[in-house]
Amino acid sequence: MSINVEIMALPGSEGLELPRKMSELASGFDLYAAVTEPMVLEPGKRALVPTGLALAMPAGLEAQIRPRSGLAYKHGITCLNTPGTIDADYRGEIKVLLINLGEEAFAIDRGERIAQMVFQIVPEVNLIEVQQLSETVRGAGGFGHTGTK
Ligand SMILES: O=c1ccn([C@H]2C[C@H](O)[C@@H](COP(=O)(O)OP(=O)(O)OP(=O)(O)O)O2)c(=O)[nH]1
Ligand SMILES: [Mg+2]
Repeated sequence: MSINVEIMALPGSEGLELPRKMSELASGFDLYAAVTEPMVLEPGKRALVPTGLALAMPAGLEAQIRPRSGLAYKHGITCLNTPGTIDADYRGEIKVLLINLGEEAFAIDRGERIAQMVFQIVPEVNLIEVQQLSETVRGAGGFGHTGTK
């Protein structure tokens, strides 16, 4: 399936590439930091990192902002609100909320790949209020009720 999504490079993104997939069948488009100066993230601190991009996607689509496993594994850098939700009607700049869960300060340089954006189909759902729910074998069992751990 192929869907067109409009993307706009905002002032401040000059010289940066548009997001792209790093391999043919990659799920995510890598996002680049549009910081003007290197942004230093001390251990335990969080920061909203600009991408210099805005989208217009059709109804029924969302974009998820997800961490990059390499940054997470090597440096403890992840998205605090993962997966971040970009609504189809949002026209503002896409920002990435990073947190440093590592032990060392991490410098985010301009043009660095900080996260990835995955598009998902969101069905239109109508919530129907009822007084009783249909029965299932699981019932209200959850939170590990099928095992001891
Ligand atoms: O990682 C993110 C998450 C969100 N957004 C933008 C796009 C999204 O459509 C909007 C609102 O996000 P969300 O619904 O997660 O935040 P909220 O706290 O519920 O804010 P709002 O009241 O504006 O919906 O913020 C980003 O740029 N990056
Ligand atoms: Mg919201």
